[in-house]
Amino acid sequence: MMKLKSPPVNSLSLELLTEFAISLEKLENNRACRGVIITSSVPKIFSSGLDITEMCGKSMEHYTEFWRAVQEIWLRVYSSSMVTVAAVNGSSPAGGCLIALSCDYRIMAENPKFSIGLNEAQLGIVAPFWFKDTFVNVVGHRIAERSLQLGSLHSAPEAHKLGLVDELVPEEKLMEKAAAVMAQWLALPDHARQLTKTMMRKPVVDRLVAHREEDIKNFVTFISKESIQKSLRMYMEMLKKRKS
Ligand SMILES: CCCCCCCCCCC/C=C/C(=O)SCCNC(=O)CCNC(=O)[C@H](O)C(C)(C)COP(=O)(O)OP(=O)(O)OC[C@H]1O[C@@H](n2cnc3c(N)ncnc32)[C@H](O)[C@@H]1OP(=O)(O)O
Repeated sequence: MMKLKSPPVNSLSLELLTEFAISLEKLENNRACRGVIITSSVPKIFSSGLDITEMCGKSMEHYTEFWRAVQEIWLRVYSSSMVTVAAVNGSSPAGGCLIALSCDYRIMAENPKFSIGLNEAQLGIVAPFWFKDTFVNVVGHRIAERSLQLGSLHSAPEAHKLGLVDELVPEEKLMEKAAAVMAQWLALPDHARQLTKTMMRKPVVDRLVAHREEDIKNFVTFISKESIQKSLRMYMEMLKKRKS
Protein backbone atom coordinates (compact mmCIF):
# COMPACT_ATOMS: atom_id res chain seq x y z
CA MET A 1 0.00 0.00 0.00
CA MET A 2 1.17 3.52 -0.73
CA LYS A 3 -0.24 6.32 1.41
CA LEU A 4 0.13 9.93 0.33
CA LYS A 5 1.15 11.85 3.43
CA SER A 6 1.78 15.55 2.97
CA PRO A 7 -0.58 17.52 5.23
CA PRO A 8 -2.63 19.62 5.13
CA VAL A 9 -4.02 18.59 1.72
CA ASN A 10 -1.52 16.29 -0.05
CA SER A 11 -0.60 18.89 -2.66
CA LEU A 12 1.67 17.30 -5.23
CA SER A 13 4.83 19.32 -4.68
CA LEU A 14 8.11 18.58 -6.45
CA GLU A 15 9.29 16.88 -3.25
CA LEU A 16 6.19 14.69 -2.90
CA LEU A 17 6.24 13.78 -6.61
CA THR A 18 9.91 12.81 -6.36
CA GLU A 19 9.35 10.64 -3.26
CA PHE A 20 6.29 9.07 -4.89
CA ALA A 21 8.29 8.19 -8.04
CA ILE A 22 11.13 6.65 -6.01
CA SER A 23 8.70 4.55 -3.94
CA LEU A 24 6.92 3.35 -7.08
CA GLU A 25 10.22 2.44 -8.72
CA LYS A 26 11.21 0.37 -5.68
CA LEU A 27 7.91 -1.51 -5.75
CA GLU A 28 8.13 -1.98 -9.52
CA ASN A 29 11.59 -3.53 -9.15
CA ASN A 30 10.48 -5.84 -6.37
CA ARG A 31 9.39 -9.07 -8.06
CA ALA A 32 7.42 -10.08 -4.97
CA CYS A 33 5.22 -6.99 -5.29
CA ARG A 34 2.46 -7.51 -7.84
CA GLY A 35 0.04 -4.78 -6.85
CA VAL A 36 -0.29 -1.51 -5.02
CA ILE A 37 -3.21 0.29 -3.39
CA ILE A 38 -2.80 4.07 -3.54
CA THR A 39 -4.59 6.03 -0.83
CA SER A 40 -4.13 8.97 1.52
CA SER A 41 -3.32 9.30 5.17
CA VAL A 42 -4.78 12.82 5.30
CA PRO A 43 -8.39 12.76 6.53
CA LYS A 44 -10.99 13.79 3.93
CA ILE A 45 -8.42 14.54 1.20
CA PHE A 46 -6.99 12.08 -1.33
CA SER A 47 -4.90 14.81 -2.98
CA SER A 48 -5.56 18.50 -3.69
CA GLY A 49 -3.73 18.11 -7.02
CA LEU A 50 -0.57 19.79 -8.19
CA ASP A 51 0.94 22.18 -5.68
CA ILE A 52 -0.06 25.54 -7.12
CA THR A 53 2.81 27.30 -5.34
CA GLU A 54 5.20 25.28 -7.56
CA MET A 55 3.62 26.95 -10.59
CA CYS A 56 3.58 30.53 -9.25
CA GLY A 57 6.39 33.08 -9.28
CA LYS A 58 9.18 30.56 -9.92
CA SER A 59 11.91 30.39 -12.56
CA MET A 60 11.66 28.70 -15.98
CA GLU A 61 14.16 26.08 -14.69
CA HIS A 62 11.89 25.32 -11.77
CA TYR A 63 8.81 24.97 -13.99
CA THR A 64 10.81 22.62 -16.25
CA GLU A 65 11.89 20.41 -13.36
CA PHE A 66 8.42 20.41 -11.82
CA TRP A 67 6.65 19.48 -15.05
CA ARG A 68 9.13 16.68 -15.76
CA ALA A 69 8.30 15.27 -12.31
CA VAL A 70 4.56 15.48 -13.06
CA GLN A 71 5.07 13.66 -16.37
CA GLU A 72 7.23 11.07 -14.63
CA ILE A 73 4.66 10.18 -12.00
CA TRP A 74 1.93 9.82 -14.61
CA LEU A 75 4.14 7.64 -16.83
CA ARG A 76 5.02 5.42 -13.86
CA VAL A 77 1.48 4.97 -12.57
CA TYR A 78 -0.22 4.70 -15.97
CA SER A 79 2.24 2.18 -17.36
CA SER A 80 2.91 0.27 -14.14
CA SER A 81 3.16 -3.48 -14.58
CA MET A 82 1.58 -3.85 -11.13
CA VAL A 83 -2.13 -3.89 -10.44
CA THR A 84 -2.95 -0.38 -9.23
CA VAL A 85 -6.06 0.32 -7.16
CA ALA A 86 -6.95 3.83 -6.02
CA ALA A 87 -8.75 3.91 -2.67
CA VAL A 88 -10.07 7.46 -2.90
CA ASN A 89 -10.75 8.39 0.71
CA GLY A 90 -11.39 12.10 0.18
CA SER A 91 -11.56 14.92 -2.34
CA SER A 92 -9.40 14.61 -5.37
CA PRO A 93 -9.29 17.58 -7.75
CA ALA A 94 -7.10 17.94 -10.89
CA GLY A 95 -3.70 16.25 -10.42
CA GLY A 96 -5.20 14.17 -7.60
CA CYS A 97 -7.90 12.96 -9.96
CA LEU A 98 -5.23 12.18 -12.57
CA ILE A 99 -3.46 9.84 -10.12
CA ALA A 100 -6.73 8.00 -9.48
CA LEU A 101 -7.63 7.91 -13.21
CA SER A 102 -4.22 6.38 -13.95
CA CYS A 103 -4.87 3.37 -11.73
CA ASP A 104 -6.54 0.17 -12.96
CA TYR A 105 -9.51 0.51 -10.61
CA ARG A 106 -11.00 3.27 -8.48
CA ILE A 107 -13.01 2.83 -5.31
CA MET A 108 -14.28 5.95 -3.59
CA ALA A 109 -15.71 6.55 -0.13
CA GLU A 110 -19.43 7.22 -0.56
CA ASN A 111 -19.39 10.64 1.07
CA PRO A 112 -21.32 13.21 -1.00
CA LYS A 113 -19.01 15.94 0.38
CA PHE A 114 -16.00 14.38 -1.38
CA SER A 115 -15.47 15.52 -4.95
CA ILE A 116 -13.28 14.46 -7.83
CA GLY A 117 -12.61 15.76 -11.34
CA LEU A 118 -10.29 17.64 -13.64
CA ASN A 119 -11.20 21.20 -12.66
CA GLU A 120 -8.26 22.93 -14.39
CA ALA A 121 -10.56 25.19 -16.44
CA GLN A 122 -11.86 26.71 -13.20
CA LEU A 123 -8.33 27.88 -12.44
CA GLY A 124 -7.98 29.42 -15.92
CA ILE A 125 -5.54 26.69 -16.97
CA VAL A 126 -5.82 23.86 -19.46
CA ALA A 127 -5.43 20.15 -18.75
CA PRO A 128 -2.73 18.88 -21.11
CA PHE A 129 -3.46 16.26 -23.77
CA TRP A 130 -2.31 13.33 -21.66
CA PHE A 131 -4.61 14.31 -18.73
CA LYS A 132 -7.40 14.49 -21.33
CA ASP A 133 -6.48 11.17 -22.95
CA THR A 134 -6.41 9.41 -19.57
CA PHE A 135 -9.83 10.86 -18.73
CA VAL A 136 -11.33 9.92 -22.12
CA ASN A 137 -10.07 6.34 -21.68
CA VAL A 138 -12.01 6.06 -18.43
CA VAL A 139 -15.30 7.89 -19.08
CA GLY A 140 -15.51 8.27 -22.88
CA HIS A 141 -15.21 11.32 -25.10
CA ARG A 142 -18.53 13.10 -24.48
CA ILE A 143 -18.44 12.99 -20.69
CA ALA A 144 -14.76 13.94 -20.65
CA GLU A 145 -15.30 16.87 -23.02
CA ARG A 146 -18.18 18.35 -21.03
CA SER A 147 -16.49 17.79 -17.71
CA LEU A 148 -13.18 19.28 -18.90
CA GLN A 149 -14.73 22.33 -20.55
CA LEU A 150 -16.71 23.10 -17.41
CA GLY A 151 -13.85 22.17 -15.08
CA SER A 152 -16.38 20.10 -13.15
CA LEU A 153 -15.74 18.62 -9.75
CA HIS A 154 -18.18 15.75 -9.31
CA SER A 155 -19.55 14.57 -5.99
CA ALA A 156 -18.78 10.93 -5.21
CA PRO A 157 -22.28 9.71 -6.29
CA GLU A 158 -22.09 11.74 -9.52
CA ALA A 159 -18.56 10.47 -10.23
CA HIS A 160 -19.83 6.92 -9.85
CA LYS A 161 -22.76 7.58 -12.20
CA LEU A 162 -20.34 8.94 -14.85
CA GLY A 163 -17.97 5.99 -14.49
CA LEU A 164 -15.19 8.21 -13.19
CA VAL A 165 -14.96 5.87 -10.20
CA ASP A 166 -15.81 2.19 -10.43
CA GLU A 167 -17.39 1.70 -7.03
CA LEU A 168 -18.58 3.58 -3.99
CA VAL A 169 -18.33 2.01 -0.55
CA PRO A 170 -18.92 3.25 2.99
CA GLU A 171 -15.80 5.01 4.25
CA GLU A 172 -15.06 2.38 6.91
CA LYS A 173 -15.17 -0.41 4.31
CA LEU A 174 -12.88 1.27 1.78
CA MET A 175 -9.61 -0.49 2.56
CA GLU A 176 -11.29 -3.87 2.99
CA LYS A 177 -12.93 -3.48 -0.42
CA ALA A 178 -9.67 -2.31 -2.02
CA ALA A 179 -7.91 -5.41 -0.70
CA ALA A 180 -10.72 -7.63 -2.07
CA VAL A 181 -10.49 -6.00 -5.52
CA MET A 182 -6.71 -6.39 -5.47
CA ALA A 183 -7.07 -10.11 -4.66
CA GLN A 184 -9.51 -10.52 -7.56
CA TRP A 185 -7.13 -8.85 -10.04
CA LEU A 186 -4.10 -10.73 -8.72
CA ALA A 187 -5.87 -14.05 -9.22
CA LEU A 188 -5.09 -13.76 -12.95
CA PRO A 189 -1.72 -14.65 -14.44
CA ASP A 190 0.44 -11.50 -14.48
CA HIS A 191 1.70 -11.83 -18.05
CA ALA A 192 -1.77 -11.89 -19.64
CA ARG A 193 -3.02 -8.98 -17.55
CA GLN A 194 0.17 -6.95 -18.13
CA LEU A 195 0.16 -7.46 -21.91
CA THR A 196 -3.50 -6.48 -22.05
CA LYS A 197 -2.84 -3.35 -20.01
CA THR A 198 0.06 -2.38 -22.27
CA MET A 199 -2.08 -2.96 -25.37
CA MET A 200 -4.81 -0.67 -24.00
CA ARG A 201 -2.55 2.10 -22.69
CA LYS A 202 0.50 2.13 -25.00
CA PRO A 203 -0.81 4.64 -27.60
CA VAL A 204 -1.44 7.24 -24.90
CA VAL A 205 1.89 6.60 -23.16
CA ASP A 206 3.80 6.64 -26.47
CA ARG A 207 2.25 9.97 -27.38
CA LEU A 208 3.70 11.69 -24.32
CA VAL A 209 7.03 9.86 -24.56
CA ALA A 210 7.37 11.04 -28.18
CA HIS A 211 6.49 14.64 -27.30
CA ARG A 212 7.87 14.92 -23.79
CA GLU A 213 10.24 17.84 -24.35
CA GLU A 214 7.70 19.72 -26.48
CA ASP A 215 5.11 19.21 -23.72
CA ILE A 216 7.54 20.68 -21.16
CA LYS A 217 8.18 23.68 -23.41
CA ASN A 218 4.43 24.22 -23.85
CA PHE A 219 3.90 24.04 -20.11
CA VAL A 220 6.71 26.47 -19.31
CA THR A 221 5.54 28.97 -21.95
CA PHE A 222 1.91 28.68 -20.82
CA ILE A 223 2.52 28.88 -17.07
CA SER A 224 4.98 31.80 -17.39
CA LYS A 225 2.37 34.05 -19.04
CA GLU A 226 1.45 36.95 -16.81
CA SER A 227 -2.28 36.34 -17.42
CA ILE A 228 -1.93 32.70 -16.22
CA GLN A 229 0.16 33.72 -13.22
CA LYS A 230 -2.53 36.24 -12.33
CA SER A 231 -5.27 33.57 -12.57
CA LEU A 232 -3.29 31.24 -10.29
CA ARG A 233 -2.64 33.98 -7.73
CA MET A 234 -6.33 34.89 -7.70
CA TYR A 235 -7.27 31.23 -7.25
CA MET A 236 -4.89 30.86 -4.27
CA GLU A 237 -6.35 34.04 -2.75
CA MET A 238 -9.84 32.65 -3.24
CA LEU A 239 -8.83 29.44 -1.41
CA LYS A 240 -7.48 31.48 1.52
CA LYS A 241 -10.54 33.79 1.63
CA ARG A 242 -12.93 30.82 1.57
CA LYS A 243 -11.16 29.59 4.68
CA SER A 244 -11.53 32.80 6.70
C1 LIG B 1 -2.11 25.25 -24.76
C2 LIG B 1 -2.06 24.09 -23.83
C3 LIG B 1 -0.82 24.07 -22.98
C4 LIG B 1 -1.06 23.23 -21.76
C5 LIG B 1 0.04 23.42 -20.80
C6 LIG B 1 -0.29 22.90 -19.41
C7 LIG B 1 -1.06 23.88 -18.57
C8 LIG B 1 -0.98 23.65 -17.08
C9 LIG B 1 -1.59 22.40 -16.61
C10 LIG B 1 -1.59 22.34 -15.09
C11 LIG B 1 -2.40 21.22 -14.58
C12 LIG B 1 -2.76 21.45 -13.16
C13 LIG B 1 -3.20 20.52 -12.38
C14 LIG B 1 -3.53 20.76 -10.95
O1 LIG B 1 -3.60 19.84 -10.19
S1 LIG B 1 -3.76 22.37 -10.38
C15 LIG B 1 -4.34 22.20 -8.71
C16 LIG B 1 -5.84 22.10 -8.67
N1 LIG B 1 -6.30 21.91 -7.34
C17 LIG B 1 -7.38 22.50 -6.84
O2 LIG B 1 -8.08 23.22 -7.49
C18 LIG B 1 -7.71 22.20 -5.39
C19 LIG B 1 -7.65 23.42 -4.56
N2 LIG B 1 -7.91 23.10 -3.15
C20 LIG B 1 -9.15 22.89 -2.65
O3 LIG B 1 -10.14 22.91 -3.34
C21 LIG B 1 -9.22 22.63 -1.19
O4 LIG B 1 -8.01 23.02 -0.60
C22 LIG B 1 -9.49 21.15 -0.83
C23 LIG B 1 -10.94 20.77 -1.22
C24 LIG B 1 -8.51 20.21 -1.50
C25 LIG B 1 -9.34 20.99 0.72
O5 LIG B 1 -10.17 21.90 1.37
P1 LIG B 1 -9.91 22.24 2.91
O6 LIG B 1 -10.97 23.21 3.31
O7 LIG B 1 -9.76 21.01 3.68
O8 LIG B 1 -8.46 22.93 2.94
P2 LIG B 1 -8.07 24.42 2.53
O9 LIG B 1 -8.76 24.84 1.29
O10 LIG B 1 -8.22 25.31 3.74
O11 LIG B 1 -6.51 24.23 2.19
C26 LIG B 1 -5.51 24.12 3.21
C27 LIG B 1 -4.26 24.85 2.74
O12 LIG B 1 -3.75 24.21 1.57
C28 LIG B 1 -3.66 25.16 0.49
N3 LIG B 1 -3.92 24.43 -0.77
C29 LIG B 1 -5.01 23.76 -1.12
N4 LIG B 1 -4.87 23.19 -2.32
C30 LIG B 1 -3.65 23.53 -2.76
C31 LIG B 1 -2.92 23.25 -3.95
N5 LIG B 1 -3.41 22.47 -4.93
N6 LIG B 1 -1.69 23.74 -4.06
C32 LIG B 1 -1.14 24.50 -3.08
N7 LIG B 1 -1.80 24.82 -1.93
C33 LIG B 1 -3.03 24.32 -1.78
C34 LIG B 1 -4.72 26.18 0.81
O13 LIG B 1 -4.47 27.39 0.14
C35 LIG B 1 -4.57 26.28 2.33
O14 LIG B 1 -3.39 27.06 2.58
P3 LIG B 1 -3.31 28.02 3.87
O15 LIG B 1 -3.49 27.13 5.07
O16 LIG B 1 -1.98 28.66 3.78
O17 LIG B 1 -4.44 29.01 3.73
